[in-house]
Amino acid sequence: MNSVEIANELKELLNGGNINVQLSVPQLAEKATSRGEAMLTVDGAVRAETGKYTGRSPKDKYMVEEESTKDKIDWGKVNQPISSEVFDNLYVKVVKYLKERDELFVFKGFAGADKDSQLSIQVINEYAWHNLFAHQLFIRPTAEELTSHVADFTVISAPNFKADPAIDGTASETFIIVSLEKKIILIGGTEYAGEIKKSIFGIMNYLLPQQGILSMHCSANVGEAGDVALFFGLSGTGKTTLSADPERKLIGDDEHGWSDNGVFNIEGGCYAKTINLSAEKEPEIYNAIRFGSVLENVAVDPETRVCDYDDGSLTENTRVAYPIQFIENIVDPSVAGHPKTIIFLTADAFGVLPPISKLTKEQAMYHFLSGFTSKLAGTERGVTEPEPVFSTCFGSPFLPLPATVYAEMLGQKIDEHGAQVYLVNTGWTGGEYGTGSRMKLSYTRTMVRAAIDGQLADVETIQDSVFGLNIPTAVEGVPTEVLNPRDAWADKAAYDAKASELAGLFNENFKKFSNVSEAITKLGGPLK
Ligand SMILES: Nc1ncnc2c1ncn2[C@@H]1O[C@H](COP(=O)(O)OP(=O)(O)O)[C@@H](O)[C@H]1O
Ligand SMILES: C=C(OP(=O)(O)O)C(=O)O
Ligand SMILES: [Mn+2]
Repeated sequence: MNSVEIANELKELLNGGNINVQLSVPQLAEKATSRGEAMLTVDGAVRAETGKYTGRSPKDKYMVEEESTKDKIDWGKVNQPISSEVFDNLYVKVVKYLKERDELFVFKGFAGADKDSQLSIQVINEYAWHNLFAHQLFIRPTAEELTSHVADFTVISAPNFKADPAIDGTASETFIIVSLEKKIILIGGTEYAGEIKKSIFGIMNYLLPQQGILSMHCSANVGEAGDVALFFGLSGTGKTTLSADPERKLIGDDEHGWSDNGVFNIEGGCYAKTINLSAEKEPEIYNAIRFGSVLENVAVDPETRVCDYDDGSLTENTRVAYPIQFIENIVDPSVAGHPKTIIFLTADAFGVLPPISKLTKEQAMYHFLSGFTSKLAGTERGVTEPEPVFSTCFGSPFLPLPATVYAEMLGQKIDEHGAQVYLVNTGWTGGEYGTGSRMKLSYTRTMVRAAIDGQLADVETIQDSVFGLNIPTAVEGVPTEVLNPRDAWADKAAYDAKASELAGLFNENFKKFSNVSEAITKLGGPLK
């Protein structure tokens, strides 16, 4: 099928009698509950379960191999190629399937808060609750913007349509297929709402760098003085949690662009984890759970409709989605200046990386390319306990272009704006996962605030002997034995063995970056 035929099919679908366009939040909440997709909780949130798929399914994600884009894509395990024929065939089937539904839901809006690079999008959903999710997570148009809205990219989500791998050419019943040329993202077989938002992120990660704008998997906030901080990190490392800070205005919790104007949020909402959520530890997020919020796989009492955030029986990856305006202290619209502080978050389940260290320029580039963390249970299918992972730019599942494209842009921007980079381990301390414990959130918050406030600018540091990281010898409010990970372990020999094991993994992983400068390779990584 050519683009015109694809567009005509889409037009026909959107002109169908079963289409609900731009329903309001109460209308969508009503639809979601009356259609039996979800229930209302005592706090007024819409709460849904997603069945078998409670996290992203990276193995079922594909990019269509197309003439106009194929030379730019970094093909491999993340960007798995699939043919136009497979896409066209599934597209026709999904559209037919959707035409046959009683009702469909369409959200029109935007990705990217900076008007200069904003993308017009629409999301077509089989489920009302998914449409509510899209409404809250993307940027909502004003009434005026809506009248002239023409979508550039379209997400089509048909969770109950299942592919037949033998006939349809997919690996399983589930598929997330991106056609950059036809500007369509086709999602089937999964109800996990996160696929919807991350698929648009993938598009922005393709489009923005080609306009000279760095796209980033990070959260961002800004202080009274206009000092912007970025928090890069893979899932579960603390982007959402640490960026919600009553003393700083939130710019966004997950996806940003950095242009010559400064940083901007790509989204219009947040998608926070709710496992073990408490009002004491994370009041901003806790208070964002209210009418209009969407809860995913959170345990709830069927009668009282009280939620139990400590219950991970459906998944560890329980979530709440809400518009950013549900957070008390925000910048609206979500745009700000250039970052002064950049924090790389890692959740090290080996328990050997320091809770905070100051990175040199070479170390910053090395760690950005390495993108080390431990994948925590839940966000991706099949991960049940922490496993070490190297994910370039702290976001490789979402990056269509080669990692070096993003890394070089970040390097230039750090130089240009003189940003200081820190590595913060929000993972384990005093031992590895199983024997040690997770770093106390209150300590991490104190260390992060110290970094952002400039308290660590001239602080005395000592260099750790394995990774060469410069660790502050004192941070006010944090016990000194916590700062140096070796001190936090009772068994020093065990620490040394674990640290050198992790250093080995870093070295092994970095071999693939044969084309980065010698300075980064030599000065950025472990000392041996
Ligand atoms: N020291 C810590 N720093 C940050 N988060 C922590 C810490 N200890 C526990 N957590 C928990 O880890 C999770 C971090 O998740 P989140 O902020 O949603 O990550 P991301 O947005 O990067 O995916 C939250 O559930 C938070 O409560
Ligand atoms: C929603 C996700 O991102 P994060 O965990 O970074 O919030 C995800 O990876 O599915
Ligand atoms: Mn998050």
